[in-house]
Amino acid sequence: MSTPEEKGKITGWASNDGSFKRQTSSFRDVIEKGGKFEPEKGRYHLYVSLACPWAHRTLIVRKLKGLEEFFDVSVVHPHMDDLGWRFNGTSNETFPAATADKVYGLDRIRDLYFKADPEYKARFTVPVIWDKKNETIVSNESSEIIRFLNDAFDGSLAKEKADLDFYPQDLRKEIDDINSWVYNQINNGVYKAGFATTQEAYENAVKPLGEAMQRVEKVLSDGRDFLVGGKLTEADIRWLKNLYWNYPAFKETTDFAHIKEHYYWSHVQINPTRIVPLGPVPNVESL
Ligand SMILES: N[C@@H](CCC(=O)N[C@@H](CS)C(=O)NCC(=O)O)C(=O)O
Repeated sequence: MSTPEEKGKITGWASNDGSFKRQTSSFRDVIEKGGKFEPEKGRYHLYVSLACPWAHRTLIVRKLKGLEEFFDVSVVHPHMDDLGWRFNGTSNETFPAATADKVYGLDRIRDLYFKADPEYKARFTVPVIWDKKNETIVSNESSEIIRFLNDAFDGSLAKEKADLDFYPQDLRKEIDDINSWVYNQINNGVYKAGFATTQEAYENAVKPLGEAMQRVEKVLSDGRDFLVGGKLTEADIRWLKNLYWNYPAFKETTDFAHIKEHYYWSHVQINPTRIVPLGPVPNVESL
């Protein structure tokens, strides 16, 4: 259960029964031809944390599709406090690979949300894809961002990149099925287990998490590299861990220093001393 001081605070993660509750994302537009947000080179900007697994998906798709030239990225500092994510340079603190806000030089992600909607009342999450033309947020929902990045810019891409389709028509049903249990039990499951504040809430999350890990293990046990269809799809991008070693788009967008620093420093309800462990060296063991 969250303590009275934590209630209503940005760092009070659990609800009264001790279970972690994820908010529904508020900005749900898409970049698409003929739509409100046209796919134009240089018009958009992506805000991420390198510690955030949801934001990580968007970086992977950006790299896989060769979209680096189409929109730039700002990376928040791994320390998150009562006012949420901040950028490098705020309070004179910097961290390798974090950046300033490259569009406006703002101090915090919350400033961006208020720029888009002065009445905004929900959480200030990353990823955010920002429209510099209308000065607003297109989307703050990673699963939808990776869906539209999959084809929005295809008209301007080299054939080799345009042909990459991570959500192909013939595999959609299978991908949707996998996404649904991977989301509930793994992607969000680790938060439900890790941020639980009662034994019961923790066990209710950690058991399905273990079951889902076994399920992934079983699917991959025939030696396949990818979850469905014999090729890389959105299901792998959302699950992602097994591809780390062999795919530059996964490996080069993974930053263990940010991941470790963020989770050990920012979540004082779990680690009140804020001690960030050294190592491991190497970062992760090879397969
Ligand atoms: N549904 C969102 C979730 C994003 C999310 O929860 N991001 C976390 C970091 S991993 C965040 O920014 N949390 C800040 C907060 O909740 O205050 C998505 O998938 O894009």
